[in-house]
Amino acid sequence: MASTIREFRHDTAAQTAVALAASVAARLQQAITARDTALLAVSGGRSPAAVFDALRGHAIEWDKLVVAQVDERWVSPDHADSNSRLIREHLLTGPAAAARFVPMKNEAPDAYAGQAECEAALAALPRPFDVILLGMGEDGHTASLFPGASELSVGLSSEDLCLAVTPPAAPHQRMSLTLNGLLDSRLLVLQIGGAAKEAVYRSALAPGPIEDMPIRAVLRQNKVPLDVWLS
Ligand SMILES: O=C1O[C@H](COP(=O)(O)O)[C@@H](O)[C@H](O)[C@H]1O
Repeated sequence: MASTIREFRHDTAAQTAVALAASVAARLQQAITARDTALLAVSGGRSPAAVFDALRGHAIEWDKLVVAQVDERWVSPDHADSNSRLIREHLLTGPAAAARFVPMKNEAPDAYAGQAECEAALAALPRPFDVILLGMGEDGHTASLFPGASELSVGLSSEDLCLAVTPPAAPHQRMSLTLNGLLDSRLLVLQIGGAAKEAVYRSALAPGPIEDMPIRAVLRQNKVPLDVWLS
């Protein structure tokens, strides 16, 4: 069990997005007040768009915020499946555009060729992350740590911050923070929307192999507090 798992529940995804964004915004501004900078890493996929829309409306000293990625699909930044596109379109607009964005994707032809450059970019960040915003797939993956991926055991054990991954059943090569990278944070935030994902989350809390549901690695660690936002 994680050192602290706190659960927050709202009736709708929209309510969760507003409350979660307010919580993250307060945390980031506190970090800026304390250390003159803050470091946020965000996920992609469908779930975080509404959180990003709410977060960008908060009064944060955006020019002191660094935004990094939890994972990325190795596609061009204007591709519909690009996580950085989602971040640029939903978070980094208006005053929030003053934040410094450090994308995972680089010019390398594939994720494996791009891993060393991505690792160097992550290593140069003012870590630890203040907040990492995680999602979870219905297969129990988080970041791009997929069950059945040949890279999973390395992703769970490597001392590197990132690794290239080929998902067994999802499109595009990925770059993902490793478990080590995910746990280099002051706070982990996990967004769980809908009954199906909540059932997966409850099942992940039960005993069973981490390899079957990589989210378990986050749920079972005892290094970083974890806030779970359910709707
Ligand atoms: O592929 C991904 O999936 C997960 C979950 O995405 P969602 O669309 O079900 O919200 C996401 O957390 C991850 O960043 C993304 O690359």
